[in-house]
Formats: sequence, C-alpha cells, structure tokens
Amino acid sequence: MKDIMIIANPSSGKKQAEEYAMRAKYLFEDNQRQADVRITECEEDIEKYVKEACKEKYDTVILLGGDGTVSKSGESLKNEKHRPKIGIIPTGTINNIARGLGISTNIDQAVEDLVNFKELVTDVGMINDRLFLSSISAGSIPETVWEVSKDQKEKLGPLAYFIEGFKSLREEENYSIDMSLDGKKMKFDLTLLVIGLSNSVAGIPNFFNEAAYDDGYLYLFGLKESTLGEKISVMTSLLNDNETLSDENNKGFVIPFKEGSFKSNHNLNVALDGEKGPCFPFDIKILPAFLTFLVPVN
Ligand SMILES: Nc1ncnc2c1ncn2[C@@H]1O[C@H](COP(=O)(O)OP(=O)(O)OP(=O)(O)O)[C@@H](O)[C@H]1O
Repeated sequence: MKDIMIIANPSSGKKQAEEYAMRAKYLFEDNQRQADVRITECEEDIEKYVKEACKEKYDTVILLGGDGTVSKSGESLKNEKHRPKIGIIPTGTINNIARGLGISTNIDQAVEDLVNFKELVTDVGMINDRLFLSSISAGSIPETVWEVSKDQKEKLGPLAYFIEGFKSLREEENYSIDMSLDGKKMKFDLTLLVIGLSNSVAGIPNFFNEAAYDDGYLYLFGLKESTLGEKISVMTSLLNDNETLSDENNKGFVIPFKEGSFKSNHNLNVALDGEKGPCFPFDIKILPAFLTFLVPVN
C-alpha cells in the first residue's frame, strides 16, 4: 500500500494549486509521511490519477482544486473497490464541498489541518448513474451557473455567480415538476429546485441548516412563483429555521428524503455540483457512508 497521492488542478481558482501541492508534500514529509505529486494537464487527468491511486492502493488522495475537481474525483471512485481517503485543499472559486465538510477556505489553514485531522465517513448522492457530492439544482438561477465563463470567474470570483443569478431573476420561469419522494407522489410549479447533501449550497452556509454529510438524507428545497418580498421571507426562514418550511403549502418548503424520481414539462438541465448536469427526467438517491474525508479536528 502506498501512502499519499497529491492531485493538483492548476487551472482552479487563482491558479495556486501547484504551489500549495508542493507545500503540502513537504509538510507531510516533515511528519514522516510519503507523498507523490500529480499535476493535471487537462480535465481527463483528474480521473486518470484518481484511478491510478485506486489501482496502486494509495491510503489517501489530497485534491487541490474546486468543486469541479472534487466532484469529478468522487465520480471516478464510483466503481472502485479500493477508495482512498480524501483530503481537500480548496484552491477553487466557490469550494462548496470543502465548506460543507468544515474544511477551512483559508488555503494555508487547510494545508496545516491535513496533519491534524479526523476521518468523516460521508454520504454521496447518485443522480441516474452519476455521483454528486454537493447539490443538484434546477430553475432559472442554476441555469446561469454554467453561463459564468472562466474569465468572469477569475476576475470576479463568487461575485460572478451573484451577478448572473440576479440578472436571471428578471427572466424567472415556472416549471411544472412531478416528483415521487420515498414513494409519496407530489406535483409543484417551481421556479427553483435545490437538492443538497450538506448544510452548504452554492457557498451559502446554513442553506439546509439541519443537513449533515453523514445523516443518511438528501434535502429538497422548492421555491414556488413568488414576489420579491415573499422570496426574501422564504430565504430568511431557510437560513434561520427550516422548521417553518416543513409545510409544502408554503411558497418555499424543505423535505428530507432518501430516494426520488423527478419529471418536468420542460427539457431542463440540472446543475450538478455547480456544473452542467443531466436533463429531466431523473432518479436520485442517497448512498450512505460511501466516502471518507479528512476534516479538521475542530
Ligand atoms: N489542467 C487542468 N486540469 C484539470 N482540470 C482542468 C484543467 N484545465 C481546465 N480544467 C477544467 O477546470 C475546471 C474547473 O476546476 P474547479 O471546478 O476545480 O475550479 P473552480 O471552477 O475554480 O472552482 P469551483 O468549482 O469551486 O468554483 C474543471 O472542471 C476542468 O474542466
């Protein structure tokens, strides 16, 4: 068994991944651990190196990148018998998966924490046959996620999503969605549908304030057609007290579930961990206790 493989996506975020990969390697070596560094040259290299780590039975993989890098790595582990533990140094733009795991978005701190960690066994989500680690979303706001160019992201960081999302509110549309959640059939007209695994969604902490990566549930948030005032009221309840959103007759509501199927009258794409994902219809379920992450002790 080999010890640690460090996989760095040099195009993520502010392009600091390579530098921090070397810093992490030296820190591990100072702590009597052995680390091999792989720098990806293209998107396909993420899968290539993750699969190499499985084949060579590495104990741990450290990922330097954002949600795209971490999500693709998770997907690459889907059919592997040996799945290394995963540490994240969040060098991406939004880093929602790292946030949900309680990993510091201060990169220096995240590196330090890798030698003072505890293991967290987490659930993952499965949409059709694709794995996701953070969220699935559909509606006019998520549609803007993949409209944000790499250039905008580099210049504006998370603000780029906010600006695009705000523009899309003016062109808001309703989608008729038929769903079955743990066997219960429902139908709603929604402007926004979000399904998440942890408390953090799109970089917003406490989006699902009761959700945790190891609780065995997916959480659905639905927002119906509403005035700006109603939206603000729903978002305030969402970020403070999910209890008030447990009634599906409200403008906004939250439902925990384990498996579901979704159909829509629109040929709508979902955003998967912040990138363009599959179209409706889709099936979705939780895979409990599927991956092991290294998270800070505190
Ligand atoms: N050399 C490369 N290695 C790996 N991926 C690359 C490379 N060049 C471009 N990419 C692309 O970079 C994308 C962005 O990576 P990632 O999502 O990790 O960073 P980010 O977009 O800055 O962060 P976040 O998703 O957290 O906002 C990947 O989805 C991949 O398609």
